[in-house]
Amino acid sequence: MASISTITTSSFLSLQAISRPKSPKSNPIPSKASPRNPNSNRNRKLKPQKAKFKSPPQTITSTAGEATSYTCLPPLEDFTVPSLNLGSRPPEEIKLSDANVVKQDSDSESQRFGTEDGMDGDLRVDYGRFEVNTHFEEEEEEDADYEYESEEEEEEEEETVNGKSVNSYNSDGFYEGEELGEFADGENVSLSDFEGEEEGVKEKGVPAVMRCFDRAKIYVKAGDGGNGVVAFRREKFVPLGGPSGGDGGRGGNVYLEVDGSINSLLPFRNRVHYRAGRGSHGQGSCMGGAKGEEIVVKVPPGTVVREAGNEEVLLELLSPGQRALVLPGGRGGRGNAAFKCGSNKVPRIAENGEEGSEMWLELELKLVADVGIVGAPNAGKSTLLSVISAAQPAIANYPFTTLLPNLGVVSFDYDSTMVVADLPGLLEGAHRGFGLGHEFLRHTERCSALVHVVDGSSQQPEFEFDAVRLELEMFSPELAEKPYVVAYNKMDLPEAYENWQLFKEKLEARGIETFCMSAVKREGTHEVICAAHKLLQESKEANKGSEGWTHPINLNHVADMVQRQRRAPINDFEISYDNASKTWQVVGAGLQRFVQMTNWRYKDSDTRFQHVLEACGVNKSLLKMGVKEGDTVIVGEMEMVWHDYPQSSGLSKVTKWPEWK
Ligand SMILES: Nc1nc2c(ncn2[C@@H]2O[C@H](COP(=O)(O)OP(=O)(O)OP(=O)(O)O)[C@@H](O)[C@H]2O)c(=O)[nH]1
Ligand SMILES: [Mg+2]
Repeated sequence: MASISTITTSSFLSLQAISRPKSPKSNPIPSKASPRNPNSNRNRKLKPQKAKFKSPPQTITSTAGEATSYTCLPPLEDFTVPSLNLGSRPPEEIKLSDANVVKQDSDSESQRFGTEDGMDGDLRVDYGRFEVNTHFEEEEEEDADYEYESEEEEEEEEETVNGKSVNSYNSDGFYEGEELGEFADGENVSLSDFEGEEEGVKEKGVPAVMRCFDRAKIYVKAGDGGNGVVAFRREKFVPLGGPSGGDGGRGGNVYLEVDGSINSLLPFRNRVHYRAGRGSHGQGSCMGGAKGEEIVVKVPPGTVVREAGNEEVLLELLSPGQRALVLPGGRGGRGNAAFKCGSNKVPRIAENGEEGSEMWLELELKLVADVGIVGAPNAGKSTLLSVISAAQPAIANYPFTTLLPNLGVVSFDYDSTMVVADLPGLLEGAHRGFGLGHEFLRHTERCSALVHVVDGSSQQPEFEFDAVRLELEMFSPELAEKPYVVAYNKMDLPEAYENWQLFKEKLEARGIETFCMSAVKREGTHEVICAAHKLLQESKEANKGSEGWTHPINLNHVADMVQRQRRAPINDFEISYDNASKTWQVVGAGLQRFVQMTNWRYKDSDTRFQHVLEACGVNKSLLKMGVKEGDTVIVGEMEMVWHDYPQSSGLSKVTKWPEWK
């Protein structure tokens, strides 16, 4: 027997045919055998959720003062908002109109508020579907003050909310399989429910069904390559036809594509796993396998993509039509025809198809809006959006009518448009989980300006204003620094009208410019939106110099990165030794891929494997580090035993193998 030092070329690893799970360390690219994601739980089932999402009930009060609840659109004549207590002014009734045009009579024009500079309140934009009719009913003045705030009405509203079953998902978007009792108990939607809670304690938070729409976690897997095959040409009059095993087909790629018609990540609750198809196996007569089916995951514009558990942003998908290759499909294994060479004319070897990479991706939706409307619940944010754009958000007199942000496009006469987002209301303590608004503040991060709507009819408008500003600051100081316009709303109500001067003076003393408006009457909204537009223009001007393509132009860079990791050089490996188990562990992405693609069923695979280990220096390194007869060596998934063989064993006979790729 030759000593270890003299047997370099003849020492080899004898295969034990024991397949081991891949060590997580040795697998920089997630692969099939990598440890299961701790968050996945096969026992959990995604249940169909159809018909469980109902839009919040529209509670509309008739002019007679009686509350009526509708779960669908009421008859046209019933579609009125409550009469408003106008003090000395007559109440107005707002009716649904077929026409998409604003009609304002001269009376309402004369009652315009807060137009010190004499600007015309009519924006001449598409104002949605409300038509203002003024009529005088002096005797109704007393009743006019928000009938829907009466106890009866509140009960009515609660009833319509109660009994609503909501699918529950954990923070990873998995279905919990139970119906939440939160709505039924009235614990999550009502402002008053948070009042009694202790400071600093996040009691129950927001139902997951509302919380997760703009965040999703999905699993994507590229298709595995098809296997190559060993075949030989058998044909009459063609003696020694030679190898004819075809290559396997490439696995399907995984793409992310921006679809302009999607506006939330809700679809990812129904489906979490996206797997591209695997390539077909090769066939005889040198026939290659078909490519695997590609998968295109559609995401809404403004989706930010990260790898799960990693803060680094992989992709920002903004405009519809953008398509990013995220995971390339695995390479098809080569058939034996590819291994034919002068020194091996009858190769009995074929490769397995390369496993497709897999990844857990975290998607986050950040709306692409120019201006964000923020404010306390029930301040009139949605009403403002409905007035300035053609959007038709739900409007009702209870907090958190808006559960998800709404977008509207405001188009000005001079062919200029801006996208405005109406966000759910913000409460004091929102950063501790109260209410909904905080969940959605990230959408304002992309806005260039904010419109802060203050409910003028609230008891302390200034306090409300400060509380919301504080929440903005708590969320992000950068957000709080964005230019904003303060819109003091509900000027048609006497209490708001009375408080306006004081509010204005206080804010102006702090150097904050304020506007007043009555969104419901479309008065003063023009000034507000013009001011916001001006801020937007200014911010665009300011950013002109620094403007650039902030997100990567090459949207396939994620796939390139995955490919780079996967195609790591085979001679790039590390060897570690565990004294207790006398085991050598050879770790390297390239080696691992090689082991995975080696098809051990074929005779020549073993020879080639030994050859590659020799060629890439694994054997040499092991010997250098003192491997001994009988030691266990683990390479990738394979567990082998080291044997010292005499030089004459014949293993060194060199067969030429095609280049590893
Ligand atoms: N009187 C009066 N009522 C208004 C005005 N603007 C809005 N409202 C009413 O205030 C209530 C709340 O309006 P929304 O637009 O739903 O308020 P919001 O800020 O979007 O509320 P959330 O989405 O729940 O945060 C509705 O009943 C509106 O009709 C206004 O200018 N005057
Ligand atoms: Mg709203």
